[in-house]
Amino acid sequence: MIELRGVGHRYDARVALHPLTLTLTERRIGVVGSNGSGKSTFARLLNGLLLPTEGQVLVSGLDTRRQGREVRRRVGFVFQNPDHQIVFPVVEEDLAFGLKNLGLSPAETRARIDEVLGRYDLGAYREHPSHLLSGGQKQLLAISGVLVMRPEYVVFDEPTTLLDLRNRNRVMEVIRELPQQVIAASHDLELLADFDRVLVFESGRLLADAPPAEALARYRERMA
Ligand SMILES: Nc1ncnc2c1ncn2[C@@H]1O[C@H](COP(=O)(O)OP(=O)(O)OP(=O)(O)O)[C@@H](O)[C@H]1O
Repeated sequence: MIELRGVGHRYDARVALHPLTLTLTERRIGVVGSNGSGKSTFARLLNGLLLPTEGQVLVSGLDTRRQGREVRRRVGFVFQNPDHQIVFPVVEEDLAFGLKNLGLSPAETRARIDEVLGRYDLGAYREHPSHLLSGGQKQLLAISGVLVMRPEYVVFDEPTTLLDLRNRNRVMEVIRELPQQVIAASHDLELLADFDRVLVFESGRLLADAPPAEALARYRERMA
């Protein structure tokens, strides 16, 4: 469970998120809103990438401000652009990088890497240069790099925006199948249509917090 207690965020004088209190328990939670409404700010607060300028974010009871490292271990974060996430020149090295800090045996490291490569059809690309993968494969590699860490929660910031239709459908399916609690900020309303709960932001305030049919209808109405 992720809890926000009076959480607000400002960048210098600009308020990006007005204080809000929320408890996130549903398995798949979508976050939608116009450009600049505060979605990315909200997403980044959930794993301590950003610290709130007001209030407290608690992840399984851990405070992102005081227990940042433990929080980041539990909350995986998938960026919109996989090029910002993939740091090593070879696929396997990229996946092994985060695992090094977990103190796993070489056999366990290998098993985890094999598992994600198999699951996302990247097995033939183990020794492939990461930057030569297609956009869709890069997104799957970025997601794999998060999942090998076995996080309890996965936060996505615009996971489908840069993808063609086939890859977008694939990523939608990947998200649908994840056993973890997922929080996804997106402009892709279809992605969020079968989520359990959708938060609609407008100018840094929560405009709606409801099941997708109701929340997305409210959003469409505001955007009309
Ligand atoms: N690093 C920053 N420094 C200053 N202002 C920022 C910074 N990041 C975001 N902002 C401002 O905070 C507000 C919320 O931005 P945020 O990126 O959270 O919105 P968003 O809903 O994710 O937008 P988009 O859909 O365009 O990605 C905007 O007014 C934005 O200009």
